[in-house]
Amino acid sequence: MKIQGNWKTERRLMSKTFEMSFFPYAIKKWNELNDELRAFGSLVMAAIILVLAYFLRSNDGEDSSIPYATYGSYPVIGHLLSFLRCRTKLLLECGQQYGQCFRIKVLKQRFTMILSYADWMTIIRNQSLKFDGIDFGIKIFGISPALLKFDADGHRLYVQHLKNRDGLRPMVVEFVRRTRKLMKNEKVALEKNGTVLNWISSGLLEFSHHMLYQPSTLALIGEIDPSSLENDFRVFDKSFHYFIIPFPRWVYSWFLPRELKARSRLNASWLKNRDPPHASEFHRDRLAHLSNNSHWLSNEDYGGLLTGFFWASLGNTIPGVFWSLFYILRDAKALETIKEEINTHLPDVPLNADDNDSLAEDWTPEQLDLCAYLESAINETLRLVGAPFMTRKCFRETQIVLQDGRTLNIKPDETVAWFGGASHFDPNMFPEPTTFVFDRFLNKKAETVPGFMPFGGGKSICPGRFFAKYEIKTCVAMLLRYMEYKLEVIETIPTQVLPRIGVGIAPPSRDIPIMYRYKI
Ligand code: HEM
Repeated sequence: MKIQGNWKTERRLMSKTFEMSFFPYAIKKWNELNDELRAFGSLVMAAIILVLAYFLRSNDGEDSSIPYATYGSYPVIGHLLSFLRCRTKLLLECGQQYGQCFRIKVLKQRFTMILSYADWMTIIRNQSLKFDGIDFGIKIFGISPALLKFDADGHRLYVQHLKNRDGLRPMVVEFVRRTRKLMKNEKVALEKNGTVLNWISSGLLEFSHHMLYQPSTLALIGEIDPSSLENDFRVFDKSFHYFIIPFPRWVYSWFLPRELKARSRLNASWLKNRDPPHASEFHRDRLAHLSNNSHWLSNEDYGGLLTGFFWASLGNTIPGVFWSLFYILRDAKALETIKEEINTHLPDVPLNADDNDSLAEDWTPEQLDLCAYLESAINETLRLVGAPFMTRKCFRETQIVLQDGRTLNIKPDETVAWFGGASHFDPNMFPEPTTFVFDRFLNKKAETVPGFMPFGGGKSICPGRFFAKYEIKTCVAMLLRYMEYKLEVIETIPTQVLPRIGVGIAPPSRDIPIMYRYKI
């Protein structure tokens, strides 16, 4: 007995030692592999999971008046692969097979999908279904559930500064000033070294990043050093879409260690400079609000909240600038009309070295508002590329009568979701839905156009939507006003980064070469 006991203990110890040394070793080795080997390894693992999964059948769809979509679904992982591969294709194909309401599953997370805009309006008006943003916050930015309490006050500040015209005005003016300053400095430097007439080669997406990243960050957050965060922003942003998938934690540590480190560095950076000079009033109030709550708010939550806002302010707007430029520049009629409008309404303040930047309030929100064709073209672009996947969580048993007469029974904790792409491409709402019609939204209040929801809707609608549109307008107008450019003839529209569709505006899967130089 004694001997056997010792042997058992020894075996337990050996196995424990093996676990303790093997797993950290394996993870370390995994992280040292290059991207190709890691991709191959991931594929092998995915294949093993699928083979295992084949033997485990799921019972989805039983006892439900709303069908479970078997299209694109695999046992155990549900629609994970199809969801990552191309959300638009999956949801629109399911819509054709199962109607405007069906169920899908991504790993353990179940969604009751609503494709009808009218049904979604009923959902977002129902008090039993609420936006559960904190779920995303925990996963994506590493914040804790305690922040639920904080959220309500945060919304008050959104309304005061980002939705209210008087609150918004100084931020827009500052953004225009910062953008102009960036361009002026660049032009002056080129003049100094005698290369101002040379063409600068870039990609249109890279150019959009360049025009927006620094001016937007400085205008909103104040004088931090945006370039010190730029690489981490890019790394985190590139894989952002994986963070909204309900993967278990270890998946992120194994497969996205670089992104996790970038996120940690971003989170930590806000703690070093808690009161940046020249921050927008919105950001100052937000920081004050955070400090007032510092007795219970951890450093991780503080950092996570600020990274969340930082990403939200740039992650969709940079692709928004790209796609707006892309669609406007390749449409001769749109381009001509918008150029004329810009020349009429936006004063031509030259980019000269001797300008006094602090006096410049050259393009005001009121002047930008007069550019109605540009506004319409941007809305039309957002219709084509903005397809948010919005969710509401059910808090008490609810019944919804759908437009097609079916009754949807929703249980507590169930998640109902809507996909913007479904109505943005509905020909009954937007005739010729795949065509860029630059004046489609002319003199229409975008917020009231049925089915148009690139910024989400209801209480959780994007609070930065007005600022974002002023930013996009400014970038397009600055290029047309102050630069010459050469763009290759773009016959085919680049696809969007497919797994990113649904997060807001997915960037293109490849950049488009552009050459530009400053007008003299
Ligand atoms: C074209 C650019 C943008 C697009 C397409 C966009 C889209 C969205 C969407 C779809 C949501 C989620 C809405 C929902 O689930 O109902 C959202 C949330 C949010 N956006 Fe934007 N956004 C953009 C620009 C901005 C900018 C410039 C800012 C900041 C100035 C911003 C700040 C936020 C914040 C803070 C949230 C979270 C709101 C909450 O806590 O409920 N966004 N955005």
